[in-house]
Amino acid sequence: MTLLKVDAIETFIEQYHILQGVSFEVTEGDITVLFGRNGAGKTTTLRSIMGLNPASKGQILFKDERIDQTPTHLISRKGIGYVPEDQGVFFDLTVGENMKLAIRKNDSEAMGRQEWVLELFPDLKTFWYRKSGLLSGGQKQMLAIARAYVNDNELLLIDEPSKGLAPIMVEKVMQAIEQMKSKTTVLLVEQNFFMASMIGNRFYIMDEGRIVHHGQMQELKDDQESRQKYLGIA
Ligand SMILES: Nc1ncnc2c1ncn2[C@@H]1O[C@H](COP(=O)(O)OP(=O)(O)OP(=O)(O)O)[C@@H](O)[C@H]1O
Repeated sequence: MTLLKVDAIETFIEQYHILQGVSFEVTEGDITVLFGRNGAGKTTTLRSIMGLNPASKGQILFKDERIDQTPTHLISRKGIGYVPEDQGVFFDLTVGENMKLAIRKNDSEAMGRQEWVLELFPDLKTFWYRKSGLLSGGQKQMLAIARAYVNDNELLLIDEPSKGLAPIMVEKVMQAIEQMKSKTTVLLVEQNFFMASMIGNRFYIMDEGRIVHHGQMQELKDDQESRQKYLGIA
């Protein structure tokens, strides 16, 4: 089932025409990966879905319902969690306080989800009372993902979780996202092709505000020419 359908969206930031007709679909239960060089428009696409940089043309449908005219807080309440590139973590608060603030509905289900995600990221349990600003980059990333996960979100938009992390941390974060697949659908923006291709089902490649290539992840793994052409990697 198609959970999210982005249909020919165009987004301007000030006078700049950033997204120039972006279309793609996210299937329920999948990890869909959005690749592309720096400045291709990946972050803007996630921000348009969340209504932070609203699209001025085209449509965005979540579970067959239009959300492109909906304010951000209502989009998030419909069940879309967003983990921005800058992580959205409050550095002056402890890990525990950050988690508490993130929870929309403090019920047993949320507690169950919190328990599950703390098993997945035991570092967060260890540093529960520590100020988040003191965590390592990878731990901050884990906290950001955990904050989005504790709510009953059907879709998580995760922006470049590997950015600035040591390889071992990248692997940990990717493995955690893969484990989340059994519980939620993920739209992942990632530059680390090797890692993302291990966990992704489908891919879309963006360039200059457009989707220029898409398919099953296995096809891209087998297609060195496309990887070279669109991503500049062998
Ligand atoms: N506030 C802004 N004002 C003007 N231009 C912007 C603004 N934010 C983004 N852009 C431009 O929009 C384009 C797309 O940026 P975006 O952040 O969506 O790319 P990206 O694919 O996520 O890149 P990266 O991988 O570097 O994060 C870039 O050319 C960028 O310079």
